[in-house]
Amino acid sequence: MSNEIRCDLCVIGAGSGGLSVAAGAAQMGASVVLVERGAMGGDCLNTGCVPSKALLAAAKAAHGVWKAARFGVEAPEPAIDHELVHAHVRGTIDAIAPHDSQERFEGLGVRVIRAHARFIGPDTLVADGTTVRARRFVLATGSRAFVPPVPGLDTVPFLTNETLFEEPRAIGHLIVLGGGPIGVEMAQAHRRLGARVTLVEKGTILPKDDPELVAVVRRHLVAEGVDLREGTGVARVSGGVTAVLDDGSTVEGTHLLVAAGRRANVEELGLDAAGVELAKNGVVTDARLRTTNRRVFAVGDVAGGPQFTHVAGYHAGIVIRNALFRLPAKVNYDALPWVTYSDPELAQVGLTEAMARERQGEVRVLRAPFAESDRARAEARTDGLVKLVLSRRGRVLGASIVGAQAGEQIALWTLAVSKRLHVGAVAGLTLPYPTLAETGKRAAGGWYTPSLFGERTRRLVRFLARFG
Ligand SMILES: Cc1cc2nc3c(=O)[nH]c(=O)nc-3n(C[C@H](O)[C@H](O)[C@H](O)COP(=O)(O)OP(=O)(O)OC[C@H]3O[C@@H](n4cnc5c(N)ncnc54)[C@H](O)[C@@H]3O)c2cc1C
Ligand SMILES: NC(=O)c1ccc[n+]([C@@H]2O[C@H](COP(=O)([O-])OP(=O)(O)OC[C@H]3O[C@@H](n4cnc5c(N)ncnc54)[C@H](O)[C@@H]3O)[C@@H](O)[C@H]2O)c1
Repeated sequence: MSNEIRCDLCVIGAGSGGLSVAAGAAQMGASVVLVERGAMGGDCLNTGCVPSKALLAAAKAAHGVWKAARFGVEAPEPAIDHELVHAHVRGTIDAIAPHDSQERFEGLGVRVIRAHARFIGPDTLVADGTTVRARRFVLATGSRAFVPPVPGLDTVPFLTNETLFEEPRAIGHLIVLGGGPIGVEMAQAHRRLGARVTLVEKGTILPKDDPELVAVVRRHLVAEGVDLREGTGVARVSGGVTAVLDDGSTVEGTHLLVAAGRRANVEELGLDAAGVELAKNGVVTDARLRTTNRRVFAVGDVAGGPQFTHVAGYHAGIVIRNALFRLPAKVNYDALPWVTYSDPELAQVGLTEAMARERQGEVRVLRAPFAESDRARAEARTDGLVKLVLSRRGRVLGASIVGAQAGEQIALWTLAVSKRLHVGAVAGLTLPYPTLAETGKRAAGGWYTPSLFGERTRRLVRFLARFG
C-alpha cells in the first residue's frame, strides 16, 4: 500500500550522523522521518567502533596476564575462550543498542522507516512504498570497506569489518591487508588473543599520524610478534589464504582481513534524480555541508571528510543549525582530535609537526617523554611521548601523544588548540600528582626553560637578594 508523508526533515541512515541529527531535530520540535535499511546504530555500533574497542579490551586483559610477572604477580599463560570473547563483544553492542533503537527514536517522536531509501526527485524519496516529501533531507548513509583490485581477491574468502566480529572461533593466522587504524587495531587485538598476525601495508602504517610517534606503536606491534611488512602491497591472493606480496615473498594464512580504506555508500540512492553530485569518495558538500541540491545536506562518512564517529556528531550540529535555524554554521577541522586505540594509544589534535612546518614555516617543537613520569614508572608504562607544536609566539598549533591513555590526555590539548591558547595556559596549571597528564604539562613547561633557568634569571635573583 503506498502512502505519502510530509515532514520538516528526512534523514537517510541511522548511524552516528543520522541518529544525532534525528534526535536533535525531533527534540527541537521538527517533524522528522528516519529511514534505515539495515541495523539501527550503523557501522559504529554494529561493525565498527564498539565491537573493535570491546575486542581490544579483551586483548588488553590477555596482555595484562602476560605482563603481570613484571610486577611480581605470577600467573599461568592466559587461556582464551574465544566464544566468551565473542560474547563480550556481542554483549557490549547489546548494552548500547537501546540508545540507538527504533523504540527510543519513536519515543522521541521520530517516524522510523526500516527500508532502503531512494530519491525520485529533488524533494521526494521513496522507501518501502512510502513517499516522503521533506523540506530538508540529510544524507547519512556512511561507508563500507573498500575492496582493492588485488588479483584473486574475488576468488578467496576474506573478512571485512562487517564479518570480522561475527567470528566466534580462534583465528590461526590472520593476514591483514592495510595498516590504517583498522588494520593496526585489529592486528594487535588478534595477536594478543593468540593468533599469528601478518600486517601488510604498501606504504607505512598510520600515515596520517606523526612518524616519530608512530614509531613507538610500530615497536610495540613488532615486540608483541606482529609480522609487519611495510612498503610492500599484496600483489595477489589465492587458495585459503595465500598472499603473494609485491616484494615477491609469500604469506600463508588462515584468514584475510581487508582493511584498505572506505568507500562511501552512494549507490542506488537516486542521487541523479535529486541533483546531488558525487565527489571522489562521497558527495560534493560545501563548508555548511550542503550538497549541490540546497535542500539536501550530508553528514558523516558520506560527506567526504574525516571518517570518525565524533565527526559525524559534529556534522549533525552544523546541519541542525543550518537546516532548522538557517544559521550559516560551517565545518572547521582545525581542532579535530583522533585516536588510534592501539596499545600504547596514539592521539593527535591540530597540526602535526610536518603539517605545521609546511603551513607556517618556522615552528617550535617541545617534547616530554613518559619515561620521566612517576606514574608511568609506577605502572611500568614508560614508553611514550608528548610532542607539542607551537607557533613562534607559543600558541598551541597541535599536540601528538603516544603512550598509556593518550586518548584521554588529548582532551586537554583539544581545548588548547580550539581556543588558540598560549602554551603557558597549560604550563601554569597545577595538575594532580602522580598523573600521566603531568607529562603534557612538563612538555609545555619547556617553553619557559631557556629563559627561566638562564643567566638573566640567575643575575636577577642574585641582584634582588642584595635587598635583604
Ligand atoms: C572497524 C572500525 C572501527 C572504527 N573505530 C572508530 C573509533 O574508534 N572512533 C571513531 O570515531 N570512529 C571509528 N570508526 C569510524 C566510524 O565507525 C564511522 O566514522 C561512523 O560510523 C560514520 O557514521 P555515519 O553516520 O556516517 O555512517 P554509518 O554509521 O555507517 O551509518 C550509515 C547508515 O546508513 C544506512 N544506509 C546506507 N544507505 C542507505 C539507504 N539507501 N537507505 C537507508 N539506509 C541506508 C546504513 O545501513 C547505515 O546504518 C570505525 C570504523 C570501523 C569500520
Ligand atoms: N580509532 C579510530 O578512530 C578508528 C578506528 C578504525 C577506523 N577508523 C576510521 O575508519 C577509516 C578507515 O580505516 P582503514 O584502516 O580501513 O583505512 P585507511 O584508509 O586509514 O588505511 C588503509 C591503509 O591500507 C593501505 N592499503 C590500501 N591498499 C593496499 C594494498 N593493496 N596492500 C597493502 N596496503 C594497502 C593504505 O596504504 C592505507 O594505509 C579510518 O581512516 C578512520 O577514519 C577510525
